[in-house]
Amino acid sequence: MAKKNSSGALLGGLSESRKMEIVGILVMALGGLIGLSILSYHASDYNLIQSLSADNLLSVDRGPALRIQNGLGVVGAYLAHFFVYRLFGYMSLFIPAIILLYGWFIFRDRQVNQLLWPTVYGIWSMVLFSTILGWFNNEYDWYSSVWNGSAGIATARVLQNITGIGSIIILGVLLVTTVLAFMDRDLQTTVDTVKGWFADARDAVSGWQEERKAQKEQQRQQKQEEAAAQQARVQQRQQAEQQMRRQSKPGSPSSDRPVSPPAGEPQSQSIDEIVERSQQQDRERMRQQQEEVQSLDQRPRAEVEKKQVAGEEDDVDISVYVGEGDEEAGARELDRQNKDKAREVPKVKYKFPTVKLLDSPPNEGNEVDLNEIKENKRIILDKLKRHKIEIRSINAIVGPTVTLYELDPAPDVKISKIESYANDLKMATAAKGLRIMAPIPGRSAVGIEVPNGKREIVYIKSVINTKKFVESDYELPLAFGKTIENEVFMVDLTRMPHLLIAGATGSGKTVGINTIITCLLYKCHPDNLKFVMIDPKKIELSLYQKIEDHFLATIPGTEDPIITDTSKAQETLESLTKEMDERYDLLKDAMVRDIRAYNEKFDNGELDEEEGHRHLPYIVVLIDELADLMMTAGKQIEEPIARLAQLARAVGLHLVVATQRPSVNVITGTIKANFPARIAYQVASKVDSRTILDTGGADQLIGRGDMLFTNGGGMTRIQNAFVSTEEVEEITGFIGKQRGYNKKYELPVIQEESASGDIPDPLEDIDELFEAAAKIIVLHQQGSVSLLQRKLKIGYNRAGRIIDQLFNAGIVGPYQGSTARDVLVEDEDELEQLLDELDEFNR
Ligand SMILES: Nc1ncnc2c1ncn2[C@@H]1O[C@H](COP(=O)(O)OP(=O)(O)OP(=O)(O)O)[C@@H](O)[C@H]1O
Repeated sequence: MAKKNSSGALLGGLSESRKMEIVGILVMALGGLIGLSILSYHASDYNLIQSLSADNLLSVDRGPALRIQNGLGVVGAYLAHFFVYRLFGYMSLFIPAIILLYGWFIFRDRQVNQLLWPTVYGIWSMVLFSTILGWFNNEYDWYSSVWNGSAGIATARVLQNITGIGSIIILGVLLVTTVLAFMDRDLQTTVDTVKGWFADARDAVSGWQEERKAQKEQQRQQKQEEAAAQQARVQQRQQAEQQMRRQSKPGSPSSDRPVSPPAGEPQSQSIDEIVERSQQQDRERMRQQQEEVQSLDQRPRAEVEKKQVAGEEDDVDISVYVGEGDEEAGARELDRQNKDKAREVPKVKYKFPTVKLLDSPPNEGNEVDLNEIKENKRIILDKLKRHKIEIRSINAIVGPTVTLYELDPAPDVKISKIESYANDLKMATAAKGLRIMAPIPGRSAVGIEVPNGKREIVYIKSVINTKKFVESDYELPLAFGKTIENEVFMVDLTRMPHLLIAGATGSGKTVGINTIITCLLYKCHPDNLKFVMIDPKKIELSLYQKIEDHFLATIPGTEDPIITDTSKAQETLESLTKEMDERYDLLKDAMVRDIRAYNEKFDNGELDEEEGHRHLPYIVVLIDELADLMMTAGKQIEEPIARLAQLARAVGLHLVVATQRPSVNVITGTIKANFPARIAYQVASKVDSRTILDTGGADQLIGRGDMLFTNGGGMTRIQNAFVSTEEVEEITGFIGKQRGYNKKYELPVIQEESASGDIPDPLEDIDELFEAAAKIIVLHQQGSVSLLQRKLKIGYNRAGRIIDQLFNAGIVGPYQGSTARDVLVEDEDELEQLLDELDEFNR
């Protein structure tokens, strides 16, 4: 009993992982032994064991047993006879191979269910190869049957009996398909690919039917909606008229149901509160982001693979590191995820662009030129030695564009001294862009970045098809490219929350903007994202015209969805500020703090569409060439940009503004203050670099997507991923040929009057809902257009017109941007008096 307990305790004392390791080793041993017995198969062994008796085995003098040649003795002879002779000859080796694989997976504590397909594939190959060999053995008797075994011969014969000479064609086709499947490297990928073919075919067949069904359904819904809206309008009007009649009767109760707030309605927050909280949130997020960026500068070296270079004549060690890069995602993982995402939005049938539309990077890998590294090391050390600066060791981190030499100076060396020899070093290395960091942030080392002789193009596919990108849960993920450690550099636009980009002509801005759009198109459903594209240069963004019906937002009546004209750009920016105000009103009404919470509430059916609530997509405003706009419209452009940049983040509006002229009259103080996240491509001078980054460095970049990113904290050098015009065309073509939304996303119309003060005379053309509107405004003590829209169920334009009439009648104060207008009338009695006076005046 005691013994039993102690053994139980012995096993119980082992951790779960150790137990799995033991099981894994046992399974691998089993596979190894079966493999050994098959490999050492001898036909004569079986005859020998037939003649053995138990006495032979148990006697000290084993005699005939000793003559068994199988590596696993008698047991091996039996096993080998079974696997080689009876089953599939040497092809049976697939079986121990599969057992070994299972053992390995158990040992490494990996999911064994991943081995389902390799097992099926292995067994299938075993049968196929032994049948093919059996076929040739049957026909020509070329070799011994140990290659195919009795089972291989038998299956080949059966096939020959059934299909005659055609059997070899069938076997040939099966062989080619099996080899092709194997060439996909990873069996999972093969299975995915085959599954993908079937899924695509199925989709193509059902797509047409579904589309027609959806079309009919949409038409039906539209008709129903129109009828309901019409009915609601009639009812509303009747109610308003009744109300007015009741109100005009003396002594009628002042609380009329349609306009009074429902009993117990919680006090909603003011817009100022929302704005303040959103700004506070911004500050907090910015702090976190800065910490993240700073922590990027302090990543552990473990992520890079070390390659030691032998020491030369000098005694300074150099270690060369190359980043391993991010793990690639499964072949169709992103497509699969996107398919599910598209299914979640049934109101429009949408297919995300597939990964195969993107060019595959050539299989060259990141070549490291050790000679170049040694040469640069020699030059750097020579120069520093001449200035009596002693270096103890060097690390070289090889990135796609540049190599970072991290120098560890002797303790008595003043680090700032090294920086003063920058020009000397530049001349010595003859490098076009050499950037010195003294010290590297967060380390006591000095960094010298020297461009690689041969630079690597970072293909967009190698960034998008990574687990990091595919599995990210960012709302608006931007994977710009790769860092020096070959890591995909990713940020969430919603957390930045706006982005300023500058760089000289040809430095890679447009490719950068295309990278941003591509990342978003691969992760965001058109229901959740709209772009406003402003392109005064008229060519850069024209490629995106094709995605107009899905992704572009414009003001009503705009012919060209890509805005190229300055006055239209100004109008659109004004309209966006209006959209922002409206969204704040909706958020306030829903009593939520940001668009995410709002959409969640709306999607859960907690907000009433009848009251103007709607699903709010993120809006990304892209401006390619701010300079052109600023030169022609100056303040009129700067003001709405600054306002949007200050306030729009909580309501899902994000700006990406690019310019090739980073001068202070384009990137003004106001704009700069509101864009903490900035990207600098190569610029002409240190002054330009300072304008965009507040420090030098961008003037040392080497163009073609070489960039620096800062979010107010650290600074990261990134090689921007390359996306070609052809790839953009493929993606936009893929999206553009799908049926879009029936109605495009429209931004609110700007009424000149609101801004200019050119308001119609209150005594002319008074709206029939004027009095009802006045009562609503006075009761709620809130002069907001969206309140009227919701309560009176009228459009934005009409509500805006009524508000202007109320302003002229002295009931509300002037326009105040994102804050509701002040209400100048205190209560209903005062309002009655005022309305009477107006009536008299009208008569
Ligand atoms: N990330 C990149 N990788 C490789 N090559 C790039 C990359 N980005 C840009 N290039 C190369 O540089 C050229 C110029 O890039 P791009 O058109 O984006 O510059 P730009 O800054 O927009 O110039 P402009 O302001 O004149 O429009 C591209 O045609 C391409 O050949």
